[in-house]
Amino acid sequence: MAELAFFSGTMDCGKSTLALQIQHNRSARGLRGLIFTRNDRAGEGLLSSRLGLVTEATETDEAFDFHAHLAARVAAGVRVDYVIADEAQFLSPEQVDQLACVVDDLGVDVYAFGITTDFRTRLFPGSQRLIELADRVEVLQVETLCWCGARATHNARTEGGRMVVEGAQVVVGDVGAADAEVGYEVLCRRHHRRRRTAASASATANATASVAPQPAAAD
Ligand SMILES: Nc1ncnc2c1ncn2[C@@H]1O[C@H](COP(=O)(O)OP(=O)(O)O)[C@@H](O)[C@H]1O
Ligand SMILES: Cc1cn([C@H]2C[C@H](O)[C@@H](COP(=O)(O)O)O2)c(=O)[nH]c1=O
Repeated sequence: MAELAFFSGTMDCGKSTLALQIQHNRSARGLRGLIFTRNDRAGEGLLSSRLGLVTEATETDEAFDFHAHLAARVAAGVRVDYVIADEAQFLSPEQVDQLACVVDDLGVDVYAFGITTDFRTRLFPGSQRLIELADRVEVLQVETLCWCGARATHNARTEGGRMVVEGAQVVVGDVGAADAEVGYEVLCRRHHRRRRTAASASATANATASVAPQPAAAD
């Protein structure tokens, strides 16, 4: 039976890599898939992984109808065994419902990949709908780590290096770009709540070290 699976995790946990691996393994066995994405950092119409792999994909927008698109393909005699939808957090709830119809009405497997929560720790509407509808929700096994060493569970946004908790929900960007106008950093919940990024923790540690009493000189 076809299924709707949602693979989720923080930014940088390997979701796009897994999407590319699923695509590779299935196509290697002669299965036919369609790949969709939205707002990939590498550019329009691309699905990219930080490991360096990239593939072409159909760029979707708010008006895109997954069910109509797939139904037209199938009616035209195109074989479609599976669908990959990356950056699925950017889909609307209606588009996630369309993906569920693709599974149930057309018998096509749908594998969706995305982050669950935004920089304010709020669910993206598309991710919320995927959690509500998916046959299975898989949290990726590769742990991303907070600067403190704990498992990272949340995504922080930085502007000019400082963590922010207000702004537009969607701003394309990357981790490891702390000095960028807009960057992201994965944190554990404790440090997300305290707004402690790696840079702010390091600044505090340096300031503390500079005022600490110096050890007495040895005789
Ligand atoms: N230079 C590297 N060497 C080994 N693994 C890397 C390297 N760069 C990135 N990765 C791996 O790639 C993961 C990010 O994969 P990616 O598919 O781009 O993530 P996501 O789509 O979840 O944001 C990292 O968590 C890390 O495991
Ligand atoms: C937390 C958060 C992220 N985004 C954007 C930033 C990236 O372009 C993508 C996530 O991509 P990844 O492959 O999972 O690293 O989402 C956003 O727009 N808003 C947010 O709050």
